[in-house]
Amino acid sequence: MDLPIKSMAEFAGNIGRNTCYLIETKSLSYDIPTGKSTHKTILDNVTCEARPGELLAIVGPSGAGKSTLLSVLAGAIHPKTVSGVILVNGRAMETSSFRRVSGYVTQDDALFPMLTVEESLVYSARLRLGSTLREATLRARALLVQLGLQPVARSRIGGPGTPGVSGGERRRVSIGIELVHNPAVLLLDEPTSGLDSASAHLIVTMLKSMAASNGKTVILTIHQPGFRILELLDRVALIADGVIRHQGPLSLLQKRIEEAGSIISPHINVLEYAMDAMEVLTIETQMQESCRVPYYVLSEKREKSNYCCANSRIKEVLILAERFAKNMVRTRQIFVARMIQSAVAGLGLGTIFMNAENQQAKVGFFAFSLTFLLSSAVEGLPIFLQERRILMRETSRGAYRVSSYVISNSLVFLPILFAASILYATPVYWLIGLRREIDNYLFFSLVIWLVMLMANAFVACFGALVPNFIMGNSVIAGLMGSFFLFSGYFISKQSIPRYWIFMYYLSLFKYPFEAFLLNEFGEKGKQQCIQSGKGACLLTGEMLLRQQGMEESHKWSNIGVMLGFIFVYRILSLVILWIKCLKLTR
Ligand SMILES: Nc1ncnc2c1ncn2[C@@H]1O[C@H](COP(=O)(O)OP(=O)(O)OP(=O)(O)O)[C@@H](O)[C@H]1O
Repeated sequence: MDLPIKSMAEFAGNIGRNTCYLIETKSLSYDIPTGKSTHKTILDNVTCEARPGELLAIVGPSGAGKSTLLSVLAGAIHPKTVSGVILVNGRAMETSSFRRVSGYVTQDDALFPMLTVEESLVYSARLRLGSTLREATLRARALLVQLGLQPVARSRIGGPGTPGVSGGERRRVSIGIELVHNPAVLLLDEPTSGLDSASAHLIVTMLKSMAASNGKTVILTIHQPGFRILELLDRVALIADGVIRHQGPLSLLQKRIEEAGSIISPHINVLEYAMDAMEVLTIETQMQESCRVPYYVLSEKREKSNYCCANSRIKEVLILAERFAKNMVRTRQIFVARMIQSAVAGLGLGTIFMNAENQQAKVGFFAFSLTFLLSSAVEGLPIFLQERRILMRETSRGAYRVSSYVISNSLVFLPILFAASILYATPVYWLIGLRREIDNYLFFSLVIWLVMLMANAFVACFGALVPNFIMGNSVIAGLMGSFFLFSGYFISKQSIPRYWIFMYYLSLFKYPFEAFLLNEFGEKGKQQCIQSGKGACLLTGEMLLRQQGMEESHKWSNIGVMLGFIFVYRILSLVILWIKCLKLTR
């Protein structure tokens, strides 16, 4: 998409000013399978509407279907699985176009804990609007004012185990992120959950004023609104067991209850009463009033000029890389621990294997090094999963972001893992007394770096695939374990059964192990005596390489294979994320 930045910014601004959206659902039903021939009905014949300039609250008891209805409206549930229609300004909703003009704030806040409130909004503006840093900062500052977040602009978001802003402030940041492109429709799942009544009131007041002054269509789900919040709602859709029991203004609800002969005591609010006495409300699907707002229908051209590709590829990669690097560097537990771990392991192993008399110990050291380096990569899994969660949220508008993300992620790890590899390789190499030639030391360091990159790409690939941390951890640990087993170190290639030999070639352990041995015992090292006895050399470097079946191998070909693995795993992670993203955007 080659729209100039200015047009994109104008576009984002125009949505709110010129466009109104009436959203209607007609006989919407949604079932989920519970067995081979059984299913559960979550939404049953839901007919309702949300109007521009108004605040519609979907209210109902827990498990009523509020969040499901909202995610259907947001296009987060595959339309093919839902029956009935959703109309946007009288036309069948086209999910991907609708996503571009709407913001969907889910119940859980998907934010980077290490970024500040202002940074979170600035990055969102840079990525979504393709604006310059200055423009994005201005947009973020305007949002900070609108959301009442100025006092905490420079505070970190925080999260489990990390100090940060309060729950209400975090909710407002999530709303701000979805407001950055000034969407005409805003869908919010429980924006007030877990908040005290003052914070909840503040958020709903803000939403009300956005709807009233900018003509936005605001739909939110809410559990049990208090009296003060009720006053702010223009319309409510009362839902129970997936069925709409009432929709329209609250005054109408009160009238219906009273007409049914019930008396609402003054200390109970009308919604609470209605939720307790749902049976007095006969199910109705007719609209109470006809719509009078003149609706502006999006032209096709305008719909297509979206912010999927607001930035050029290079700019997007750079913004994402900057955000990722900031996040990594500030995630001290992972970043600093990784550096310290590398340096301490390098020094520790160096002193343990120092000047080992039996040269065979060097072979053991190579194997242990690889075990340590490959298995420690799993530490990066939480950060990959966190990134993936936010990426999926951000990418619900197109797969363009996925490839930029994979590139930026790979770029950020290059220098970080380079530093870690030097911290590990330097002390260990010289303390142990491996080959004294500088080119051998450089080759050893290169292998360490590639091992780290390879393990990292492997974790990124499975981090993209698995549903959660527990699964990721066990899959990665299991596969790494099998790589050690099939490396050729514990069981020689000749002893591996034919039907398992593919694992030997897939093992991430095999190639660096071979590279280490060839670097140490190949070329000039062939005559090194590895094991001696009775005054004679029992095992030379050359003999060892022959034993391992490596006499024909070249150390640089292993480097090539390792680069190939890094590339393949990165491409696989790209494809997996792409498929996941396409599932969301279809
Ligand atoms: N993927 C799913 N698998 C099984 N049941 C589901 C699934 N999604 C939703 N449900 C069920 O559908 C019903 C409605 O869920 P939903 O989350 O929409 O309710 P809710 O009104 O938002 O509840 P709450 O206020 O507690 O968040 C619940 O009974 C829930 O258990």
